[in-house]
Parts: sequence; structure tokens; C-alpha cells
Amino acid sequence: MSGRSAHATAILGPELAARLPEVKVLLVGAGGIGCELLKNIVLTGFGRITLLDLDTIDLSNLNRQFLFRKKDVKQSKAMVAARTAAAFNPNVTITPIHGNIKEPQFDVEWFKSFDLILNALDNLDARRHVNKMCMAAGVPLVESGTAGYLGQVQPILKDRTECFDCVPKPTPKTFPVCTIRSTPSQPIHCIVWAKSYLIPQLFGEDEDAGKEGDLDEAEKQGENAQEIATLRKEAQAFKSVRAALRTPQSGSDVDAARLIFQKVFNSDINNLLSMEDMWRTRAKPTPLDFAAITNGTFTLPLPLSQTNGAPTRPATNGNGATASTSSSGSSSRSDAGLKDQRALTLQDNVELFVASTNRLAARMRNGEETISFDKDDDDTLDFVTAAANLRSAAYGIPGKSRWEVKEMAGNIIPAIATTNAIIAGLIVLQALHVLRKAYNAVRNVHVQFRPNLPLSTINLSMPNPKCGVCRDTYTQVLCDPTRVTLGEVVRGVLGGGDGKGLGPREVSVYEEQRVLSDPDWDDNNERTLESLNVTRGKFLSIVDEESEYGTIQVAIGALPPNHDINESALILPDPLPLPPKIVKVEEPTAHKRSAPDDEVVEEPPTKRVRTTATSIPLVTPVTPSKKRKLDEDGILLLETANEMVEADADVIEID
Ligand SMILES: Nc1ncnc2c1ncn2[C@@H]1O[C@H](COP(=O)(O)OP(=O)(O)OP(=O)(O)O)[C@@H](O)[C@H]1O
Ligand SMILES: [Zn+2]
Repeated sequence: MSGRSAHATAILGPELAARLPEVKVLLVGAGGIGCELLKNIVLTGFGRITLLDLDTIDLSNLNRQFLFRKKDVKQSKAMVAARTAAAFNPNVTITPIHGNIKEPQFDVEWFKSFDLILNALDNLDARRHVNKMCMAAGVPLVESGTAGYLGQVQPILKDRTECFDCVPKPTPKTFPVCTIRSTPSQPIHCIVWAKSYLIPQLFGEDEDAGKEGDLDEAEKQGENAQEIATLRKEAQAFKSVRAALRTPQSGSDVDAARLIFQKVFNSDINNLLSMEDMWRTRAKPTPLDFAAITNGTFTLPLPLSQTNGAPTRPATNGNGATASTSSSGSSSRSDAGLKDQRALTLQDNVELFVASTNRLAARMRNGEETISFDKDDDDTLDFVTAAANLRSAAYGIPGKSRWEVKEMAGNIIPAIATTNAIIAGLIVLQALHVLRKAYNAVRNVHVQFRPNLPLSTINLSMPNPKCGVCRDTYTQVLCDPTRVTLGEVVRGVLGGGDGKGLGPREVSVYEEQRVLSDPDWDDNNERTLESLNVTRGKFLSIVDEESEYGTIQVAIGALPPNHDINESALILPDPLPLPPKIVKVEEPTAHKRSAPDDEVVEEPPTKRVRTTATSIPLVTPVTPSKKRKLDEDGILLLETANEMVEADADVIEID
């Protein structure tokens, strides 16, 4: 045997090796795992690869995403990775797509065009989406993820294994709103405040979007009324500050920044201090004085070594370990270590606050309508670092370096190239088992931080019978959503019964968490799918009201390009779906769904809420839009103290 594929043929066997060039594989994500994996599959001999990623290359990717070079920064990850890896093997065709996997054109039909899907993603939302599409399309998926030294590979085969949603995922870390807004006690509280409260207030969409709703709710929940009133006043005062940021500067550049500083680090804190009750059991914060800090005369009541702003405080590195620092006099900065890892003095933080505020204000004046936090956007990261550290100083909380703030605010664990490489190798091994249909060999594999047992494998579990994703019955209609109505689709899919579909039954219909109809409410039945925003790539869930049959998930696809306009605008599946009868079982203990969060329903536009807990996974809580936005960032502001979560658990979300 000779030639490029000799080794692969020897290892894989001639049959599989001969198939690989024809296998159509979709790789979703060209980041840390994606780059390693693309290299692996190209070299293994996969011949028809579609690579999809929505992002462009960032400088911070270059340490591990080795298909990229500095000259590629800001270019599409998918395009550059495809170009680089294509050169590794002349027999490969890589089709790059610069796009979001959730876009409507990537519908079930499109997923069906692949033999295998490989996920190399970094967020739950996209993973859950691909999982559902694979369940609908019946295509095997190999799911993966890493977090620092830890990693996991999970092959997902419809009806044979658990799907990604069979086991509830931990919900992101949450904090009570009052801890964030008035009584922070840890650096993370100040970071969350800067990132999820101050930035939206100053640079977000609408001055009071959501905030008042948060406070109304907090009041209803019996929070301290005086505190709420103070927080309300605080929110009102933001209006003038927002205006200052958006109007062309007349006076000194420092003006707008100083105005914000004065408000948030002085007046607001003074207001809170006026509420004596609040400070009976906790240390009072200290209002900061802009002028005194800049001219070096400001002092904090707490020992400086314990707080940020300490002139000779040891610098901490990214792992929280202390690094050696210069101790040359009280006003010298610690220039030891990288710029990002330097401990910042109070003066440094004020300077950084002014500079970053001005940069952000300039962006707003140059036409950026809103700015939100992005860990890779230096201006917002500088702003959050400075604002969080200043707030920490006021509250006697230790400060954090820019590097640490980036980690904490971005909910990130530093990626380790080696873990990604190990995981990418394991993905290929599992993918080959799947292609061989060697289902007995397929395993969940974990990479763990245990030197004597770095890898462990787990036999695959059967699907969770209660899973609201993989236990549903999937079908597809092809239609023109501008011409077909909800009623037509639902009636069509249910069919006439007698072996031709389930037949007319009492059903409720949903799109994600939105109720579109139920047995007592058919207002939407004559509306077109488009008017209900149910378009290509989305699913209609038809839920049997009697809970006798499983849920039908109807994927909405486009009519074929050659479809005659005079023909029906709806092509129904043939045969019609026949969901299985639900076998009523006692609540299993091993596979509990993650109530109560999963059971929360979003209020539909019609003010109807679904009354029964069904098999659809419901993860979006009832929230005003602002809170929703924060949720997406991985952080929830809770309204009541009894929703309190353990205060000192870490906030890192492993996804
Ligand atoms: N919905 C999506 N559609 C397409 N690609 C996605 C989607 N969500 C995430 N991705 C991609 O998945 C990849 C995940 O890679 P990785 O975890 O290494 O993240 P990264 O953004 O490159 O690195 P870091 O987050 O550490 O800066 C990223 O390239 C990201 O753009
Ligand atoms: Zn499942």
C-alpha cells in the first residue's frame, strides 16, 4: 500500500476508507475545536465537508486556532479555515459558509443533505438548535465541548441515544437584583453591574427599557420600598447622562465621563447611604470623589491592601495567583507582567474610566446607535473593568485586573489548545464508529483533570422518555408561508385518521413558547403562517390536548424551486405522521426534567398561557425584554431574595 491514504486505509479498513471521500459532513463552528477537527477530518480522508461559522477571526483566537494567521484577523473564520485546510489534501472539497446555523435557509431539508453533523460550538443555544435539527432530519450528530482541562464528546443518534436535551443543562448563574444594584459584596457583583446594568443604561437602546419593570416586580415581591424608590430616582437621573453622551462635546472631553462618575460613584451611593436600615448589618460604601482621586488626595476607609486602589497592592495574574510586583513608592504602577494583568490603582481606574467613556461616547456620536458588552471589544472591556473596579473600591471589595474582568464578564474559562486537540481526535473516532454503524463501540467520552485517568468513557444511555425534543414525532411540510394558513397546515398534518394521520383531535399549537391556538381559541387558524411569523426553518408543535399521543413537530420547509404557482401552496408529508401513544409511567427518578425553570412559559401576544406542562422544553422565563437580554448574556437579575442563589459559587458557565 502506498500513497496518501495508505495509513488511513490500513487503520479504517478498505470499506470505510473508500467511503470517506463521499461522506457528506457538516462541521458547525470553526473555533478552537473546529480548527483542530477540520484538520483531522481532512487528513483522515473525509472528502465533502461543509464548514459553517458566523464569526470573524479575532486576534485572541490565534493562540489556538492554528488555521488562522495574523493577516487573517477580521476575515471570516469559515472561509479562512476552509482555504488553509483545503491545502492539506488535494482530494477534499470544503464548502465554507459564513453564517449563523440558525438562519432559516439551513432548514431540515438542508440538514438531511448530510450524512453526519459535527458540532464544535461554544454556546447552548446553537447546540440545542443543531440537536433539534438533527432529530428532525434523522442525521447523526457528534456533539462536543471543552472548558479548560475538561472536555466531552457525545455521539447523538436518534432513538438510540440520549439527545443533547435529554438531560437538563445547568441554568446560568444568577444574582438578586438588589445585590447587583445596591449591596454588592464580591467583585463579580460589580462586574455584572457594570456589564449588565451600567452599559445598557448608558449605551443601550432605551433609557428605561425594562428597568422600571424590574423594580415594579421587586416591589411586588416585598423588597424594601424605600430602596426601590431610591433606585427609581437613580434610573431617572440617567436620562441627563445619556443625553450628555450623545450630544457633541462642547467643553472638555472629561465632562461626560465626570458627569457619569459623579452620578454613579458619588450621588447614587450617597442616596443609598441615606437609608440607614440598609447598613445596620453591612459595611457602608464610600462615595468616591473624582477630583480627590485624580489629584492623589483621596483615601478609602478600609486598609488599602485589601481593596483595589492600593498603590502597592500585589498584582494578581489571570489565575488569581499573586505575581511579584514592583514596590517602588506609593504612586508607582506595577508594570511587572502584561498590561492586562496589572493591578490597577484608583487613579488608573479613573483614567481608564474617562478614556473608555470618551471612546464609547465618540462611537455613539459617530452613528453607533447602541453598544453592548463584548469581551473582545476593547472599549467596552476597558469600561467594564474601570467601572467595576471603581464600584468595588466604593464598597471595599478587591479590584480585578483587566484580564480577570474579561474572564469573569465573558463567563469564560481560558481555552486550552491541547484539550481541544484531544477532543477533536476523539470526535473523529466516534464519528468513524457512527459511520461504520458500530453502535456497540460508540461512547460518550470525557477528558478530565485526573492525571492517572485522563480519559473516561461512558456507555450511551437510551433517550429520556420524557425528553421534549427527541421523543417528539418529526415531520415536514413544504409550503409558501404567505399563502397557507395555520389551520390548513394543522388540519392537513392531522389528516383524516384511520391510518392516515391522527385524524381531527383537540390540539394546541405552538411555535417555540408561543401559543398559536388551542381547543378554545382558534383566532389564528385563518391567518397565514407568515403573518404569525412561522416561516422556513421554524417548527409548529402540535400537542394533543388529551395527552394520549406524543407531540408532532412540523418543520416548515420551502416549496421546491420548480413548484407550479397554480398548484397548492402546501405539500403535506406522505405518509402523514402518526405519533406513538403515550404510555403513562410513574415519574422516573433518574431522568427528571429541570423544573421549575423548564416549566415557565412565556406569555403569548394574546395573553393566553398554556395551561398544561407539555413535552416541549420551555426554558425561556417570563421576562420583560430587558431581562430577557440579560438572560441571553448568561446572567439573570432576580427580583426576590428568596430566589437568592449561593452567593459565592463561581459564575463560570461551562457550555
Ligand atoms: N449560531 C452559530 N452559528 C455558527 N457558528 C457559531 C454559532 N455560535 C457559535 N459559533 C461559532 O462556534 C465557534 C466556537 O469556537 P470557540 O469556542 O473556540 O469560540 P471562539 O469565539 O473562537 O473563542 P473565544 O470564545 O474563546 O474567544 C466560534 O467560532 C463561533 O463563531
Ligand atoms: Zn432527548
